[in-house]
Amino acid sequence: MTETDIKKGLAGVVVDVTSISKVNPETNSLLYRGYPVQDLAARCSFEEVAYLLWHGELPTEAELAAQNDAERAQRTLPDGVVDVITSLPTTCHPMDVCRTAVSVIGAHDPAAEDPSPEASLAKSLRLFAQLPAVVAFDQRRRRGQELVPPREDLGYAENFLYMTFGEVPEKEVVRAFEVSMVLYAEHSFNASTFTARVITSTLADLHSAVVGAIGALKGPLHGGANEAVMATFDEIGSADAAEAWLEDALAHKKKIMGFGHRVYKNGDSRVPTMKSVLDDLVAHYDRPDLGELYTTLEKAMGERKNIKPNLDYPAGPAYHLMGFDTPTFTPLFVASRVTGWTAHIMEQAASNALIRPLSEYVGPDQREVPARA
Ligand SMILES: CC(=O)SCCNC(=O)CCNC(=O)[C@H](O)C(C)(C)COP(=O)(O)OP(=O)(O)OC[C@H]1O[C@@H](n2cnc3c(N)ncnc32)[C@H](O)[C@@H]1OP(=O)(O)O
Ligand SMILES: O=C([O-])CC(=O)C(=O)O
Repeated sequence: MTETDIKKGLAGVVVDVTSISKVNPETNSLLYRGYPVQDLAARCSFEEVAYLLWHGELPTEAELAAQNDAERAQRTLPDGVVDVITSLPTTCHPMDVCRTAVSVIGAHDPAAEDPSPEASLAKSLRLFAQLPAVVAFDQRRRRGQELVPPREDLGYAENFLYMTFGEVPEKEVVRAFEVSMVLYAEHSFNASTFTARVITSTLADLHSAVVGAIGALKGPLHGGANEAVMATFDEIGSADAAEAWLEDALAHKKKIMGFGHRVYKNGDSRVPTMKSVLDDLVAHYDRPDLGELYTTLEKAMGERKNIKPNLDYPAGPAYHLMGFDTPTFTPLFVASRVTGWTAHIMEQAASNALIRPLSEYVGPDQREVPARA
């Protein structure tokens, strides 16, 4: 093996099989368990998609009702989790709160150390049920607002928005949010999912794997890009400043957040669906200025670098229009992706091999430790 044989960043390396999702850059498609993601986004609730990712099939009415009952009954955060979140400084990033909250939820979980498939599924559902309360409560406390307890009469998306804003917004907004949750749910061996699988491969517990995945998602080259897109929009200000801003950023060798992808080189399969949701929100909130800035930067980036947007590009401004604070955007990604992560954790556990690659040593040759005085 020489250094030239090494695939830096594991680019192009196939490390295992999965039956959870298929990312196909040639056909620009993404399938969850065989179903095109844009069809799932159009026809299914996020709860149905979660069931599909975990079980491999869409639920029957009775199966969905049973999952919904269990999810709705577990939405309230244990007091110990609320206390820990409350004790964290509001200067820390909301992703730190998410990471810490999952760790504390794990510490409170009676089945934390039970690796059986039944217990893993139950823990996955509990995290799915409780992460919205974590994300919503954290945004509220930073605004000096009280915690809003969950409502069992509302679906996942409605309840998430209700706990965040204290009221259920209009149907279009709920639907836009739900579509974003479906699109963010799963994407094969991305960095955070791979992290979760590495941790699971040591036979560590499910919560440890999710905590690690949250850490990997935080970075701006991965999930952190959705909030970085909004920071970029704020910095640019308006469409007429976009081209000059881009020239300057590229001249300074900056990465433009929300553009490019390790696997898709010809456009992200999820972008058309999320862009259409963003268009609806732009119309709903009467913010054509944001739509123009989006289009102008996308066009300029295409002309200058021929690099296309990824899902984070439309998702960032969409979450902004819905009323979320920018640092809350990546935690929203966590609340969705926990479904894909836990599906992968269960798949890895069911067919495990310790993940431990090799490295080519390029340090000093063997040498003697000098005598110490
Ligand atoms: C949901 C998600 O996680 S999607 C990804 C979200 N991340 C982002 O949006 C961050 C911005 N994008 C990027 O940094 C990259 O496109 C990545 C990390 C996503 C993919 O990176 P890689 O597959 O390693 O591509 P790589 O970095 O090799 O890029 C190839 C070339 O395109 C350039 N390029 C890629 N993306 C960008 C970008 N966003 N801005 C400017 N240039 C870019 C690189 O500089 C490189 O140019 P070079 O050959 O002249 O050095
Ligand atoms: O697949 C990737 O590398 C990143 C991504 O789009 C995702 O995780 O949704």
